[in-house]
Amino acid sequence: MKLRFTKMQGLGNDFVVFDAIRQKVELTPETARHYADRRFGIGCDQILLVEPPRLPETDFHYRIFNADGSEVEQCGNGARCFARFVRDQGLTDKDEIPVGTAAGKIRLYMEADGQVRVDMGRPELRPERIPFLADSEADTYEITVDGQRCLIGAVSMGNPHAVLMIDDLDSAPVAELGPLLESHPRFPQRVNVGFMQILSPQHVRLRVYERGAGETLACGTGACAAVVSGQLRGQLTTRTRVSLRGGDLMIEWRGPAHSVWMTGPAIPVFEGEIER
Ligand SMILES: N[C@H](CCC[C@H](N)C(=O)O)C(=O)O
Repeated sequence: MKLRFTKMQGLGNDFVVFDAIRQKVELTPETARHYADRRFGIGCDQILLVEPPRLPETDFHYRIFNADGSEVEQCGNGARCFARFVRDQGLTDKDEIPVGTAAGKIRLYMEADGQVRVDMGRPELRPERIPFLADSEADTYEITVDGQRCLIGAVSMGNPHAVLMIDDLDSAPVAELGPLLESHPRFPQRVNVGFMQILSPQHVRLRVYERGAGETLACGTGACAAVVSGQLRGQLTTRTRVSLRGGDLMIEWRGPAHSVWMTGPAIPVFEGEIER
C-alpha cells in the first residue's frame, strides 16, 4: 500500500505533508523517522499531518512530528505550508483558515501576494508552562551550560524556545551549544535554541538549533520567540524583520496581551508516493 505525500518548504525548513483526511495515515515515531530520513526515506525536518477538525470552530487539525520522531505542539513554517497545502489540494477555498493544534487554535490567512500570514497566538512566558525550571518569571535567565554561564530568554509559542543574544552570528557556537542547551535538564521537554544578532530595533538575524531536528534553515516559532525575547529585553520594536539562513520572516507583536503574527512564504516542491 502506498501513501501520497507533498514535499513543501518554508524558507528552506522542509516538510513532508500527508493528507490524513482522504487517506489513512498511521504515524509512529519509527515510521516518522523513516519518512524524514534523507537517505532511506523522503527526507525533511518535520512531517505534517492534515486531519479532520478536533477543536470547536476549526476546519482542520494539524499534527507535527520532528525528524527524530517526536510529536510536538507547534510549527510556524509548517503552519504556512499547511495553509498552502489545503488550498492547493482543494480541501478548502477559504482565505482565513482556523486550525487546531496540540497547542490550541491558530488562524492562517492567505495573502494576495501568495505569502501566508499566521496568528500564532499569545506567547507563554510562565516558566512552568514553557516548561523551564526557574524560581520566577523573568525577561532573562542565567543558565550554566558545559561550565559556561549563558543568559537566555525563555518563551513558549506552544513549543519551548531558549533565545541567546549573539554579537556575530556567523561565528556563533550553534553546533556546540545547540545540542547542549536542547537537552539541558532545566528544559524537561527539551528546547529549541535560537541564536539572535540584533542589527537594529526593526531587524535581526537568527539561527535556530531545533529540538528534534538540529539546525534548520529557518524556524517560524523560533522567529516569533526571538522577537518576543528581544522586545522583553527592550531592544526591538513591535514589527521586526527576521533574517534566517533560508530567508526573511516578518514578525509583529504588540505585547503580552497580544498574539504574535508571522508572515512569510510557503512553497510546494514535489508530490510523490511512498510504501507505507
Ligand atoms: N523543532 C520544533 C518543531 C518545529 C518548529 C519549526 N520548524 C517552526 O517552523 O516553528 C520543536 O520541537 O518544537
